[in-house]
Amino acid sequence: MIVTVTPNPALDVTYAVPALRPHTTHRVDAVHEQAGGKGVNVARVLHTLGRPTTALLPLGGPTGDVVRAELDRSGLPYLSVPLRSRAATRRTVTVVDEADATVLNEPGPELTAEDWAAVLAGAAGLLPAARALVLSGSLPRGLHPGAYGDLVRLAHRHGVPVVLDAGGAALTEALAARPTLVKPNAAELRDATGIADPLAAARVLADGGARAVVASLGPAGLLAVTPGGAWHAGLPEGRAVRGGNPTGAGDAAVAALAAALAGGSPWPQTLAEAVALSAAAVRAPYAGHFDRQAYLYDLPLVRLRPV
Ligand SMILES: O=P(O)(O)OC[C@@]1(O)O[C@H](CO)[C@@H](O)[C@@H]1O
Repeated sequence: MIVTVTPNPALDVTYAVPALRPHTTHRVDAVHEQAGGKGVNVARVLHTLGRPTTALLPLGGPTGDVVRAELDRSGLPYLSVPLRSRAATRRTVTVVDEADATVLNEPGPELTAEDWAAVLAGAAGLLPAARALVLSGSLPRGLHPGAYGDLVRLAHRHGVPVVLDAGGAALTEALAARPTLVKPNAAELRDATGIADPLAAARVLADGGARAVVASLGPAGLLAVTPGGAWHAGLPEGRAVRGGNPTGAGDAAVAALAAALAGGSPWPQTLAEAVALSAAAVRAPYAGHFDRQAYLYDLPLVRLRPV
């Protein structure tokens, strides 16, 4: 089983409009609501792939109830930790138009030390049956920036590899605990290191404590610095997806990386899976979903180049 932890989950709302124009009124063509937050999206992709998974997430208030109800309907295995304050789980809004997606993320409720202890206890209960642990998304207010480090150390005690997908202090503070793999995007990589060149920045994160760094570079693919070598992996120009809904593409890549860590796949195959799944997610209308046919079509097309 792969356990995902989403400390700051959300009710993900996706609006479709023909063209987003700031400072004007829009009539929304279609509204979609589902349980979200990065770790929930990762678990949803794994579940669709038929990989055993459990999403661990704190939930509170009326929005938390809506998230819980959607998870029940979708059949995604989860363990929710009720927030003692009953503060409401946040909403995250993605506006998709013909060109791209625009994301508005609420900060979410504050977690108390007791809430976080309950999340750690939930993780400790799941880890004995876990083959990988995924830690994804922003940390909620009230938590110390080293909170992910607590979970990394807990996973190490159970001999479980950890994938961390976060930015800012949540990423840099967790490095000391030596996560197995970190997956920053290009902006997070630059922010964490102050270095513009992604390869040089990834090497700095690896030197800083991450055993492997896989940076997602949008349509340009993935850049990996691992103990087994460093590669760029991407689709040929004709198959690289532009437009669509890129929200959740990184989560699909994390799902592939976690599945590979859990199964012990070699790096080249792992990176090909991550590129193809990530591109297939851009072709799906909502985060946490992917176009299965595109995934299977693209998988053998992924090009790997040592860097
Ligand atoms: O605020 P965070 O936790 O960094 O990101 C939250 C979020 O924008 O990321 C997902 C896409 O990756 C969305 O489903 C989700 O709501």
